Amino acid sequence: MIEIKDLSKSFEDLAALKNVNIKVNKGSVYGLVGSNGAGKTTLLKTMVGVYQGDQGTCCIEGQEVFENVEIKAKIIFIPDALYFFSTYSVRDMAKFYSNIYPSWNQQRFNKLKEAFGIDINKKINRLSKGMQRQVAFWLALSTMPEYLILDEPLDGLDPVMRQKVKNLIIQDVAEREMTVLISSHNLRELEDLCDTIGILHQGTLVLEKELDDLKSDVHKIQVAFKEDVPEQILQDAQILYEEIRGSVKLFIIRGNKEELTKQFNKHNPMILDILPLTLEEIFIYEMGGIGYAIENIII
Ligand SMILES: Nc1ncnc2c1ncn2[C@@H]1O[C@H](COP(=O)(O)OP(=O)(O)OP(=O)(O)O)[C@@H](O)[C@H]1O
Repeated sequence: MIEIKDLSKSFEDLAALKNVNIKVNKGSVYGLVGSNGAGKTTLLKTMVGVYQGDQGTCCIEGQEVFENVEIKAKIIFIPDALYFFSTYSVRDMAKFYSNIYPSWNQQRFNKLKEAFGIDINKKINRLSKGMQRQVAFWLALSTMPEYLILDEPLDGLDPVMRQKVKNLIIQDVAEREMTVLISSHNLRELEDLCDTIGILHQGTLVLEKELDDLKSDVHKIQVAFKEDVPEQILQDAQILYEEIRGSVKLFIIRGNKEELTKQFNKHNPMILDILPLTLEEIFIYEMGGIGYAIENIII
């Protein structure tokens, strides 16, 4: 389990993280979103022990990560800007990884060769950006990490490869309870992978929820009545957003679906559609509800 408690980190007079608390359970996939400069990379780098926090704790399996060789051997971090030794081929890099990660699995590496289809004798720095990212995943997954920490992981991969990599991650989570934390601007991508989502805003974690709770909690309702919408519904419901579209009213409402359906049906609507929201829509309305500017958070 990853457990971050009251973590703060500043760069000179800039507070990049302010009292952040996050818990990622074993075998779960946590998605971290936030606008540019929100502190995501700083959080990830502190989590994997590249940075030391100024205050608070950052523990994996109950032990501080910073300068902890034993814990670091269980973690793989794929940063947004990849780094490989300039003269190394894929084969050389695999040898390097096998020397530093006790859990390196050569059989897995050989098997994944089919998935990635890259010549292992090629110098990594001569490969395209997307191919280099494939190599990063290939090496990472061959170490059989217990904790996989990813910063903008799928950027630069083509759609087929994106899906392949997602499937490989899901497979490792399902088969051996790998714990994953992903920072991304792409909520559509996170929706397929994550069970919990956290939003970081100006160094503070402003929202954290399980995806299932988020999805079962908020609904898009299109409704039309002969006359105006009955006042009683408006008083009782927790409305995050409303809009008039001709004779149809659109509401984004928080609440239990069956309960809401019952409430609306009591007043004999001419039209009543209760539609699911995408994760992107949920966050727009949730964040709107608590007063944060959302425009930069989601692409
Ligand atoms: N090494 C550093 N030295 C000084 N300031 C830094 C350093 N790293 C990050 N910062 C500052 O800390 C803040 C958080 O940066 P960080 O890279 O963590 O944000 P982010 O959420 O990952 O942003 P993005 O989505 O743009 O990648 C920013 O204001 C950034 O300028």
